[in-house]
Amino acid sequence: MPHMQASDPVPSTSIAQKAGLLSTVADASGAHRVDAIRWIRGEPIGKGTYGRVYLALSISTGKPQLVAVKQVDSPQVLRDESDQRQARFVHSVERVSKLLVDLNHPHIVQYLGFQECLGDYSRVLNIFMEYVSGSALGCCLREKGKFSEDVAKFFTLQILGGLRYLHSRRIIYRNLKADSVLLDRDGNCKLSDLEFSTREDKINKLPFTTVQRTLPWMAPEVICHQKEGYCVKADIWSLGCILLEMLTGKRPWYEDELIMITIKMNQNKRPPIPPDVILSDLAMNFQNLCFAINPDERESASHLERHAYLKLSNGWRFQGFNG
Ligand SMILES: Nc1ncnc2c1ncn2[C@@H]1O[C@H](COP(=O)(O)OP(=O)(O)OP(=O)(O)O)[C@@H](O)[C@H]1O
Repeated sequence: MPHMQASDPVPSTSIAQKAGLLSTVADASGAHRVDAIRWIRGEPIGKGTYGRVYLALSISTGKPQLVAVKQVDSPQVLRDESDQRQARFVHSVERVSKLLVDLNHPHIVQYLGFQECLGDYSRVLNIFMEYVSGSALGCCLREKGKFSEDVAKFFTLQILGGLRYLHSRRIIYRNLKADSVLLDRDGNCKLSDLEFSTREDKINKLPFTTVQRTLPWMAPEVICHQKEGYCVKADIWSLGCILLEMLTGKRPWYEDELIMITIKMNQNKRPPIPPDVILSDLAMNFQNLCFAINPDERESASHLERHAYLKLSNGWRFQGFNG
């Protein structure tokens, strides 16, 4: 068992309640009551743009449960750009916290609750999630290079399952990139990092830091029309990018800096296929459906899931990245 220590600082119920950030539990009468989450912090397991992720033991219910906790500083005074960046993230979480805990799908990381805690000098937002015991798909690609075609198809099918679920609720993920897909040891994919997802009818501007991080995977309409004019089909472009990355071992727009990517997108170009990679006709057809410049001509997740290209070889089972 990894090292654990009591969680600090103290949960600030009033703040969290005000922000709607405590987990709500339905009691026998069906009424929703607010519950403080009791937990013990373990070792760090990752670091993102906005916070650190720790392994933790949730002791709120009878049986202790291993969970992941993303801890994000929530600045009270906006002194510099970094404070503003953090504040925008916390605001975004407040906007979608209810939507995230309501999601329930095998290929989406389960959000378990939110808690804002008051320390002596700071406030910290804790985001409790299902723990996924593996690493990010982006990490595996950087370590191992490209995947075998069956592995790429297997992961694509799972990501599409998660997207179909989100899209059926008119939720746009917006932040889909290889680093946002977590893999467990059996090759199960879970979409994580959903704090910037949004309902189609409530699109707001994405923070610059997130756009910078995700830009190579982003659909042209998201970059060109920051506030409106895009829909769930934006995620299908990102999925096409991840598939291309798995088949080639190179990130989308692998030759270009961010500014050049933006210019090329404005010229209606799509991520190039490296010259040493030859894709089958079926693979090309699948890519064309993901990279249609007009989102109305881009295929939906449910149609793509049934595309002939994604049919796995007979009897194939996941046995590692090159199997
Ligand atoms: N639920 C989880 N279970 C296990 N590990 C996780 C979980 N969530 C995140 N991690 C680990 O923590 C790392 C950081 O996650 P985080 O969501 O903060 O940032 P990110 O996805 O790398 O990108 P960004 O910088 O865009 O936020 C991940 O790469 C992953 O290794």
